[in-house]
Amino acid sequence: MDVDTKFEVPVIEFRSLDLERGTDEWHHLCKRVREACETYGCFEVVYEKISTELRNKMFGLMKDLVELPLERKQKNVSSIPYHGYIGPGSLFSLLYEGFGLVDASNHDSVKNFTQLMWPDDHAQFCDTVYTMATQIEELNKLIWLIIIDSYGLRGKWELVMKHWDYERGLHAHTDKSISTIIFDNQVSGLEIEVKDSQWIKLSIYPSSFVFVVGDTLKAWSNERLKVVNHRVIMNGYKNRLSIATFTIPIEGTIIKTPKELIDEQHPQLYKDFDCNLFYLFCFFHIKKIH
Ligand SMILES: O=C(O)CCC(=O)C(=O)O
Ligand SMILES: [Fe+2]
Repeated sequence: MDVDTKFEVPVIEFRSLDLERGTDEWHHLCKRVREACETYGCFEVVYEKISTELRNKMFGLMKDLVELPLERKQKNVSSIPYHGYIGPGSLFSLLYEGFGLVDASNHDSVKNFTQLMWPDDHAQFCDTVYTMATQIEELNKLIWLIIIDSYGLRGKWELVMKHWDYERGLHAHTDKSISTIIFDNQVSGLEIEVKDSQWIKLSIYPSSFVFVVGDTLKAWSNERLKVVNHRVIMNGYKNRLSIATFTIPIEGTIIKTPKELIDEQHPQLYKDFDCNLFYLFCFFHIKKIH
């Protein structure tokens, strides 16, 4: 499979002067984000508001997490498949190791996770993960608002971010979430599929994040927004650390395509569906891939 290096994922800078809702700059930004999501299903966001210091601190602490004894890491369990600790070889690849942290923008939930991993406490881990999660949540909500405004759907869609995970080293897939924001420690590996079997590797700027449209958002938009197949391919000796924050709505949320997105050229493609039932179905039907 080739990697087409000429193809480039849109890079969109979120400058503070563009972020005032209703201005010409805002509308221009809405247009670019919508085009990127409709064409590629993802884009790179340059967003200086989340500082490089915070990112570096976060990846330093992730190393502490990865280096914990296995018995400790295995304490991170979840009743939902693949939402707790995933050891190397237990999922898709020998290189993959993942930690699920549900509800990371809730301080108590991060504290519980921290105490499980470091019974003697690790306040710096807890505070840094919580700060990062709340800032990512803000960025994610901003992107949703931009998408909503880009379709003229002002005030139509409120979703509460509930869930974030971080994982590493993966087979080709689309995300089930509404959307995902990914960032890494500058060791590249994330690839997206641009045409059948043509993959390109993303090199993300140090202050960028990749916003990826998930299956739920694609369904909500009546397939106006695209999802992109992506994977992680590792070569070389450096460890890649990445954080993927998945957003899913609160329990009981029904995904319903707004009537404004349905017309003769775009007949309704999805029945209304309960998001959590959809996720449960997907997670209980993941096949182990080697
Ligand atoms: O590690 C990455 O860069 C991508 C992670 C990812 O795609 C996922 O966890 O769904
Ligand atoms: Fe993914």
